[in-house]
Amino acid sequence: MDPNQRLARFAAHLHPQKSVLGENSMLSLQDCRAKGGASGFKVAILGAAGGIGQPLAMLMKINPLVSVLHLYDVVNTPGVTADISHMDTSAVVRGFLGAQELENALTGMDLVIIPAGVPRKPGMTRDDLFNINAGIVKTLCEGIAKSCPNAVVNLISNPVNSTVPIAAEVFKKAGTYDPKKLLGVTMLDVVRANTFVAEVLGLDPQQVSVPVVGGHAGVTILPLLSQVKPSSSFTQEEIEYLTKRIQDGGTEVVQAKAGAGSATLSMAYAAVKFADACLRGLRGDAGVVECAFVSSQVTELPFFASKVRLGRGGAEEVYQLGPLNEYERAGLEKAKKELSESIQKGVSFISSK
Ligand SMILES: NC(=O)C1=CN([C@@H]2O[C@H](COP(=O)(O)OP(=O)(O)OC[C@H]3O[C@@H](n4cnc5c(N)ncnc54)[C@H](O)[C@@H]3O)[C@@H](O)[C@H]2O)C=CC1
Ligand SMILES: O=C([O-])CC(=O)C(=O)O
Repeated sequence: MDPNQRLARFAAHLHPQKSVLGENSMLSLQDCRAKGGASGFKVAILGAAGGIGQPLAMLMKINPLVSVLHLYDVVNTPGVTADISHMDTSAVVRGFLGAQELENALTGMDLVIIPAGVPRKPGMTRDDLFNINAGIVKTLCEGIAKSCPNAVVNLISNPVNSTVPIAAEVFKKAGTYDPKKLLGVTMLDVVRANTFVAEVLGLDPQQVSVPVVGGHAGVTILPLLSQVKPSSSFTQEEIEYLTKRIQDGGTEVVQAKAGAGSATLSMAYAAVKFADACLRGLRGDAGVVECAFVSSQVTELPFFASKVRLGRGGAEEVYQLGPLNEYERAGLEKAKKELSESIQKGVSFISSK
């Protein structure tokens, strides 16, 4: 479909009131001169109408590095798109609804952010989401392999420890796998760690930086408190309190929401912080470093979260963990055991098909 046809179709989403006003009473979007995409990056959000997707879309619309923002979901994208497109920031917003529009949503994208899938309810683990979310991630990644195989992918859907291996296997099967361009989003663990550590130290969280490594579930979330910046010391009681609070941060929100889902607002904030870092890397900025769950040789496991340097090619460098204390070494062993099983579960989901 040529861009004008696509804009015309999109105008129908944006202006459902057109028929009420009469066909000739409104300048259609098709006639407007703004086309978007002159400079800046093209970003798609898959699962854009969800609890994370909506605030994430809103925050990406404000990001000056974004010139085109595609919002895809299986429900409600016309409304979300109409709403967000009225914000007076430069990114051009387009909505796509349902599987038949996935290809158009993805074509030409530089960055694809995936918060599609079901969230936890109290009493569930992230792994309990596997049966539903594995299939959703598989389908969406097949679409990416077909329509934008060179895009950087930020995968949010849980269980991240398994969905990232699933995505890698899908891309391998399609012959498009670039390990540097597939990043599991663990930024919320870092955001929480910065917040909770700042509370304990009495500092501004914006001045605190805590590396969080391993994965994104329970004991696989391993904050390295010995490497906190600014350099700080903690009592054993503080270390145990902080480690547990960071590991259980997601569950704290799930319980507080009492059946209405999991973290959405702090996650949208974290996702935008991470996506912005990816875009600055793609632009060629030097020294962009964040934690992410990526293909890795830092441990014997094929995937692991640690600090990565983001560049034009995605995660261009994966950093070693640095010196760990005894408490962190013990935590690492526990994390690796659970991670190994979750990674294998993801790989088997595709290889058994
Ligand atoms: N990585 C992380 O740190 C975090 C991950 N999550 C995960 O993010 C996911 C989404 O969470 P919420 O936004 O709260 O859920 P939600 O249920 O509010 O939204 C999910 C959206 O995905 C859409 N969706 C379902 N199947 C789809 C498909 N095949 N294609 C496109 N869209 C589809 C739904 O229609 C819905 O709009 C969950 O799996 C959750 O566990 C949540 C918080 C933090
Ligand atoms: O806990 C959940 O299910 C959602 C999530 O991943 C988080 O908030 O860290």
